[in-house]
Amino acid sequence: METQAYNHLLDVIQAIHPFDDEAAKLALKHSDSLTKPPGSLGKLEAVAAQLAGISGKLWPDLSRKAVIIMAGDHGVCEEGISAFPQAVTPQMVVNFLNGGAAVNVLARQAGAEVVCVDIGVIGHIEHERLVSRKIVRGTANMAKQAAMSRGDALDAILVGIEIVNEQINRGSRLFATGEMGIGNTTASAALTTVLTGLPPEESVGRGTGINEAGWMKKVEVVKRAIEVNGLHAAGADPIDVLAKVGGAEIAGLVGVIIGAAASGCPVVIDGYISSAAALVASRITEKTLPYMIASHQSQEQGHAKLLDAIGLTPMIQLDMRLGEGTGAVLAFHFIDAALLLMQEMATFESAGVTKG
Ligand SMILES: Cc1cc2ncn([C@H]3O[C@H](COP(=O)(O)O)[C@@H](O)[C@H]3O)c2cc1C
Ligand SMILES: O=C(O)c1cccnc1
Repeated sequence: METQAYNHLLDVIQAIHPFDDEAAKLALKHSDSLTKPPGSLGKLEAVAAQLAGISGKLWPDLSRKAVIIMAGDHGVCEEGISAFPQAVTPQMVVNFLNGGAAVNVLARQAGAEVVCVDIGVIGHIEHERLVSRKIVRGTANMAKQAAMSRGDALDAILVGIEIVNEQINRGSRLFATGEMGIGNTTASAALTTVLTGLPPEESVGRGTGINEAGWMKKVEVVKRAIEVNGLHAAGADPIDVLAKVGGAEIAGLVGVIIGAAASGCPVVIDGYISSAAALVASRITEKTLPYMIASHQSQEQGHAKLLDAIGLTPMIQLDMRLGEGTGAVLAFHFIDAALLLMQEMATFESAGVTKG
């Protein structure tokens, strides 16, 4: 079964097209012909070129968008590493489904679909809009044992691929990663430390708002999880690391990223947890990297260095530290703006403006 799942993943990876450098160059050339000093639209020009390189078109139609929120619980919560109780995970899932969370407000404003997936919540959630693809009933406590089996991690990745494909079949072409899972900044810090070598003192942040003593305990828990799971060796297998110190929702997002790339769709990465998923995806295959757009730099300690290690530059900085996909959905506006500028601006020639 595990081999079958892995082979399926390899097939999906095989389908990822390389970035179209020619199309990106053409987009930059077009951008330089528009009535502005070259490069003056900064990251908007860079993202427009990236979107051209992804799609092979000067300005792809990305009007249909979706944020995919993966939800899962974390056994490591029993170590007391979050400011909030684990029960908040299913409660927030219901809030997403009823349209009351921050990400719902922002998605409505951005004209994006919200897809909420139970991929690893402990309890049963009954709701007509919930996408139920439970792989685990919460992870095990990574400070004592592996959070998941390798098979579960692979299955969760495949769920992410399936979900993104379903949304592509319904017409979405631009994706945002979102997540909900009390305790998941601890898992994200552990993934960051193991896969980038950043010390826990730098990868562990305050998450939902723990105090200094809570932070020190969280650092110790991450160190213990790495020790218990024997994850010191450099060049570790990213799927193995994901299984041992990750989470089902993080694995699901790894699948969303790989699946979007395989279908030629850009995927906007949210905050610290989503970036940990992006790190794992990029370590599974570098081919995913050109499809990723980093939305914002979270306040979570370690996020800037994590993005840097992946090789991503965030578009915006709003001092947010929420997750859910909120920063990524906000970045949709800037992506829309970049595409509109490419399409609607006059050229020096058409407007009769003298070039420098
Ligand atoms: C009400 C509420 C809504 C949230 N929405 C996202 N998160 C965020 O906080 C959690 C990670 O922080 P930690 O690792 O400290 O538990 C994740 O669920 C993340 O999405 C929330 C947290 C809370 C409390
Ligand atoms: O950056 C994030 O995504 C984040 C930070 C703190 C808490 N929850 C999410």
